[in-house]
Amino acid sequence: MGQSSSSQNGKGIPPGPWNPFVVLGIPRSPAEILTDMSRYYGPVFSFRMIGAPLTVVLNNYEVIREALIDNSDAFPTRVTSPLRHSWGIKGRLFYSLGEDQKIIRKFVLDGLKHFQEGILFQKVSEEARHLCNAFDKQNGEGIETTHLLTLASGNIMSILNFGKRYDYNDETIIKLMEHLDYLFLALKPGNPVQQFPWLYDTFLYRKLKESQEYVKHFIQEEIKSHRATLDPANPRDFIDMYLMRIEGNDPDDLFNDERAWFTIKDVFSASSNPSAAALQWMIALVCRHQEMQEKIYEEIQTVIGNERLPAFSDLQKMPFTHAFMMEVIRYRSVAPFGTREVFRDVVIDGYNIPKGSRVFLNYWAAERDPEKWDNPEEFIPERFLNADGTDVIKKKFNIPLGIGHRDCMGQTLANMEMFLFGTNLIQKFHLKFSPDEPEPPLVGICGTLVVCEKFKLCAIRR
Ligand code: HEM
Repeated sequence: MGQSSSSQNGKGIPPGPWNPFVVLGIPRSPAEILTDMSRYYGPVFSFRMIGAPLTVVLNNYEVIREALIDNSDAFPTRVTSPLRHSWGIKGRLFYSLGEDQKIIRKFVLDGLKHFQEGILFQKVSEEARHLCNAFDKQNGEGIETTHLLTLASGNIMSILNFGKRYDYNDETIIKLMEHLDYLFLALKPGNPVQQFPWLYDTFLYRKLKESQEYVKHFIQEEIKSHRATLDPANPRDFIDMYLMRIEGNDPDDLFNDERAWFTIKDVFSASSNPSAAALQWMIALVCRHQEMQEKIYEEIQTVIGNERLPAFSDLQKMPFTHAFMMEVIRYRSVAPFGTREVFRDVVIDGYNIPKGSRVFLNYWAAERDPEKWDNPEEFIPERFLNADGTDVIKKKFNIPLGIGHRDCMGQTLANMEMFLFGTNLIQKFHLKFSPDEPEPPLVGICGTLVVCEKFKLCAIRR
């Protein structure tokens, strides 16, 4: 069953199936397949696909940590591809290397901090109110939530990047989010166009090209209009901050006109799609677990009441709500995998991983490792609470947002959105699945993200 793992060094290359079609041919979620395989082969296993380098999958906290923290220099960047190289890697937040990566990451982190401490809290609160109004308009009738939550979270990123929000029926944001969703779906590592970039210009990939061009044009137009109204003393958003970093016209500069749109796109898409997916799971899970929704409502009553609006600082005084949010992201880790290229021969858990391999960081498996979590397949917020339920417990092996020098930069913002959208809604409405349709299975649909199945809910005024 397993491929040979003999070698002069340690335990040799990691074990794994000899036939890659065992991995490819099963019509199940890749997160589930790889996690089941790790139960059979152990926390480090590998497989080969025709024409691709060795793929190694790391499946628990210890081995992911050994790679990303103890050997971070061996895993400096995400998996790229000939297609991504043909588009340009330099200056990309996701793929740049070495000093460039440090500079661009610091630029984004500083920007986030600046806006989080400034306008963002107020803007997320305002957006939560727009969302409540949209729910209210349905008068307790079934609402399809995916659309609304995607646009609400897209608006937060639009405010951060473009300085404005859109109405939920504005075609501009609807189209932008649709194209970004499609790019997320289509640009998976296994898509042949990644290896054979010439396919991109054929009719087979017309939709991919159309989406990429749409997003590029959209962001470039925003950049143009920002440039015309830029006031360096008062940067409005990320685009303004980027424009202020451009020093000249040298195409080799890290910050330049040509690649500005790519950085903005990286920030926008890294954040809006996972946040929308996490919000969707949170709302689905409060509908599924009515008794937990009532506990959250009780905390709202005790800490906030009905008269004032929730503030992000309330989160510290609401341990059950906080634990519920943490369990949402553990139970359905919306970003199930990270990827890395291997830049030098390295040994992980005693196995040799040769330079040139690819690594999948299986966060999904780490979040349901039976050695770390009791009943990992069950939704139990109390696992993040101390014995008397008064304090949240952080666990170092809980890594749904990744670890190391390419981990998620949006933890605070993601928490802010989940907390403010969730508490504003539950303060005003009792949320339940629409009785006119079967309840969604809440298993998830796994692509680059694990998204919740679509469902309708009824929001009944409290
Ligand atoms: C609950 C929602 C979110 C989840 C579950 C999530 C998860 C993740 C994960 C797992 C990674 C690292 C993947 C890897 O190891 O390669 C990542 C990267 C990233 N996330 Fe998030 N994310 C969320 C929301 C956000 C938000 C709101 C932002 C806001 C800006 C954001 C910004 C980023 C960025 C910029 C990166 C890339 C960092 C880099 O390459 O240096 N994320 N996210």
